[in-house]
Amino acid sequence: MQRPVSSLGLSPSVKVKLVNSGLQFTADLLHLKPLQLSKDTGLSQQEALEVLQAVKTDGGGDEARGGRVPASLTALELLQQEEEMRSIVTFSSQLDAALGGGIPVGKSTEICGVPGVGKTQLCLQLSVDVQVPQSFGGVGGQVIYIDTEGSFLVQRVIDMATAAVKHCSLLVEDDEQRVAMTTFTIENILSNIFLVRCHDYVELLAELHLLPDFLSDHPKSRLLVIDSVACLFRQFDDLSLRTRLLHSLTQQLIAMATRHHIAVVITNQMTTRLRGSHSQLVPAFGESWGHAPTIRLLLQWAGSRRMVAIYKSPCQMDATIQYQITSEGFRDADQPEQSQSKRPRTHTDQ
Ligand SMILES: Nc1ncnc2c1ncn2[C@@H]1O[C@H](COP(=O)(O)OP(=O)(O)OP(=O)(O)O)[C@@H](O)[C@H]1O
Repeated sequence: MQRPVSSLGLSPSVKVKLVNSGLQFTADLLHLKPLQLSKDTGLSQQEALEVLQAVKTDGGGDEARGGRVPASLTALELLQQEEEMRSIVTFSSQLDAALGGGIPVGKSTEICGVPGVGKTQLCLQLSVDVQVPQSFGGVGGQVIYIDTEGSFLVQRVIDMATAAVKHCSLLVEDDEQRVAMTTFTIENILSNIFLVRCHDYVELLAELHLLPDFLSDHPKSRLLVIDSVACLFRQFDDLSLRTRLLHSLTQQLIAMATRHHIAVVITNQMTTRLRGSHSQLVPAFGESWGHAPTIRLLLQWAGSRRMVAIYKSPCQMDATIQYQITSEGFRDADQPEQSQSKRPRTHTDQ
């Protein structure tokens, strides 16, 4: 069992430094040497020694050696973990195909793009998509939605949920799906989205600090959205502090994605990079931040068409797909609205 470092008998300032460095659990500290811990966290060597001593006394070391926290995985456990880590199938078959099945659970995905291109729309859509019942090929999960810009629109979620419920109801073929539809309702979709409003990065870090406990209490959580990370970190004058905070944030998110089997989806803005006399629009926060997410999507305009470019993915690189935002949500560009289509695409059509 993992114990949060917050439960150790340490001073609050030491705990904050540990958490801000992405070290949230005693298991994260087990294999660290005092010097390394001091370097990674900014703690003095004496404080680092005290931390490691506290972990040992707490039983963390015994857990690792005694087998309560496995130091390694068997191949069978790995297979089981991979089976649990399914993808969130979206209502855009082309995006799913390009991503090898959808937005992966257990990994982080960054959605970049200029204002108004559709980043929030895609996040809202994913918040509905992740709830599609398993009998329809979905994940049937809950959502934690961190809204930093006040752009979460409940009416828009209702529109998307209405379309999703209608879509699934037209596909019902057996009793399992019939039963699933009794709980796949607009009301339940809304009550499965836990919305948090964060106004600055301190609130965000505090929220992320509390999140592991929330995720343990809500084991059906499969999606964490942060829309957007850009506005919280843009105003920093101290770029080195910003880099450190962003580094710590990415470490926490990656750890959370794998430990709690959730898809982490973050939105980011674009910024102008000057190269000689040329300027180029690139995702904000530089290249080291860009290495962190497993998948990086760039939503962009090509004239009046909306395109999503896959910047980074384990499956396919440099793919570009055209999409549209309709009254029903985020869709393939050539997909007719439900009211006009004869047979909706099933969530198992891959
Ligand atoms: N009901 C709807 N029907 C059709 N299109 C819609 C609907 N609601 C929103 N849109 C489209 O979505 C766009 C806004 O997208 P969104 O808010 O996701 O942008 P964003 O990339 O998150 O922008 P920002 O960075 O400013 O937050 C609108 O310009 C509009 O074109």
